Amino acid sequence: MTESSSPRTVHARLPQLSVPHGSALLRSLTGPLARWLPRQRWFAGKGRPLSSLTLVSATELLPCSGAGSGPGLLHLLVRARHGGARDTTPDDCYQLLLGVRPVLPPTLSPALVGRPTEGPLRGRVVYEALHDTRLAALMLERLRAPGRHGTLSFGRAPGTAIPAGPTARLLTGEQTNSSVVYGEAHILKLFRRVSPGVNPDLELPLALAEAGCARVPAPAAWFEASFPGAAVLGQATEPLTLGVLAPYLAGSADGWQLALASLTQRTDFTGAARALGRATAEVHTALAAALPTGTLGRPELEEAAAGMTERLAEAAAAVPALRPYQAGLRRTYRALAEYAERGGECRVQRLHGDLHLGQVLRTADGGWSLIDFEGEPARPLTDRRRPGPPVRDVAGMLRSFDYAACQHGTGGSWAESWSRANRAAYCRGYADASGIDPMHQLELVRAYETEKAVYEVLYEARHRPHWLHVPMTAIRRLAASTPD
Ligand SMILES: Nc1ncnc2c1ncn2[C@@H]1O[C@H](COP(=O)(O)OP(=O)(O)O)[C@@H](O)[C@H]1O
Ligand SMILES: O=P(O)(O)O[C@H]1O[C@H](CO)[C@@H](O[C@H]2O[C@H](CO)[C@@H](O)[C@H](O)[C@H]2O)[C@H](O)[C@H]1O
Repeated sequence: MTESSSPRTVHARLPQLSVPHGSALLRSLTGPLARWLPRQRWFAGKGRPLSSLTLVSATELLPCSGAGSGPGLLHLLVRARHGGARDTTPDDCYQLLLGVRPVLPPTLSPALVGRPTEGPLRGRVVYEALHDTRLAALMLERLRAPGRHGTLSFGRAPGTAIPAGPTARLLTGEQTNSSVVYGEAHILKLFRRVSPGVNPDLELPLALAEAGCARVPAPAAWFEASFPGAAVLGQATEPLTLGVLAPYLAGSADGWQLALASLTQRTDFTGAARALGRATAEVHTALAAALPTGTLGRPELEEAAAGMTERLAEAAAAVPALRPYQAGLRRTYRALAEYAERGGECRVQRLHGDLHLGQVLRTADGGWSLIDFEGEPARPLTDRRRPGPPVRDVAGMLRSFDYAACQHGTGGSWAESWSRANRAAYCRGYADASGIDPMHQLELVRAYETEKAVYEVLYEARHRPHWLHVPMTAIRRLAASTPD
C-alpha cells in the first residue's frame, strides 16, 4: 500500500450540460471567473498561470434570465487547467454557486464576482450566492426536499428534522471550503475543489453515525453531481459530493482557540488534552469496526518511507529553507524502514486524515467532537480515502500542540513545557481508550510527525508565509532527533 500521490490522467470528454447553450454561458463567465477565481482562498492553483476554464456542468436552480428584480441561482462545476503544454499537473474542478441579478444591492458588494460583457448574462451582475440570505435559504429548501435538479441530486438522512425558514449566516473565517449556518441548528459545507467519488467528509461521518459513534455530527442531508456514462477529470460515473448539512454544535469552541486561551492565561490544559486523546481513540475504534482495515508489513512500510522521502525532496525543491535539514529528516524516514526490517508492522484503517486543534470542538456539555473528515486538501481524493496508520492522526494533533505553543508567541520555556505536557497527556488519553500508547511507537510517531511538519512547511509557504517559522521550528527539532 502506498500513500504517494500520482497525477491523474485527464480526459477531455465532458458530460452533457444541463443548461442549454452551455458554451454561450461560459463565454459570458470566462472573463469574470478568470479574474476572480485565482483570488479565492480555496483556489488550489496559486502561483500557476490559469490557461483555460471549461464548464463541466451548469444547473439553473432559479432562472437567471428573468425580467424581474429577484435573484437567479446558477450552480456550476468548472474545470481549471494550468500552465502550458508541458504542465503535467492534473486539472482541478471547482464548485461555484452564483447569484445573478440586474443590480447588486450595496450589502452584497463584497460578494461581487463580475459583470459579464457578452453572452446570455451580459448586463447582469454575478456574485457569490451564499452571501445572499435568500439564495442560501433556497439551498436549505433543496436539501429539505430530496430529488434531482439536472445533474444535481439532493439526499437526506431518514428520520432527521431540518426546520424550515431559519436565518442563514455565512461563516467568514479562513476556510478551505465555504460554510453557512442556518438558525444555529445546522451547518452546510459547500466543497470548493471537488473530485469524482464520495468525499470522506460525508462517507466517514455517515459510517460513524450508523455505528452509533456520537463524537462526530451526523450528516442530515447532502447533495452531489452525477454524470452517468461520462468522464469528469478522467474518472467515469462516480458521483461527486458537493455539500453536506450537519447539526451545528452551538455554543462550542474550537480546540485551537481554547489552546491559545490556555497559553495566554497560563492555565492547565492537560485534562482537556487527555480527554481529546480519548475522543480520538474512540473515533478510531469506531472507524476500524465500520470500515476496511489492514496491516502494513515490511514492503509497504519501506514503500511508505520511500514516499515520505520523495515528498520531502519535492517540498525542499519548492521551499529552500528546508534544504539544510533534509539529511536529518531523511534519518527519521530511514528509522521507519529499519523498524520494518526488524519485523515491525503497522495497522491501517480509515482516518480523519488532517487532525489538528482547529478540527475539534469542545461542546457545551464539555465533551470533544471531531469535524472535517476531508483529509489533507492537497492530496488526491483516492489517497485520502485509503486506509492509513492511526498514528498519522495522532502525529497531526501532536504537531498542533507544538503549533499553538510556537505561534502564540509567549515563547520561552513555559510554552515549550505547555506543549510537552499536552502532547504527553493526549497520548495518555489515547492509550486509556485504545490500549495503544503512541509513545511506545516512536519510529512511527517520529516519521509521521516529520511527514506532517514537511506538509505544513509547504502549506505555510503557499498560504501563510508569515507562519513558515512555526513548522520550521519543528523541522529543526525533528532533524536533530534521530541519531545515525
Ligand atoms: N458541526 C459544527 N458545529 C459548529 N461549528 C462547526 C461545525 N462544523 C464546522 N464548524 C465551524 O466551521 C469551521 C469550518 O469548518 P470545517 O469543516 O473545518 O471547514 P473547512 O474544510 O472549510 O476548513 C470550523 O472551524 C468550525 O468553527
Ligand atoms: O483546516 P483545513 O482542512 O483547512 O487544514 C489546512 O489548514 C490548516 C490551517 O488552517 C493547517 O493546519 C496548520 O495550522 C493550524 C493552526 O492554524 C494548526 O493547528 C495545525 O496543526 C497546522 O497543521 C492544515 O495543516 C491544513 O491542511
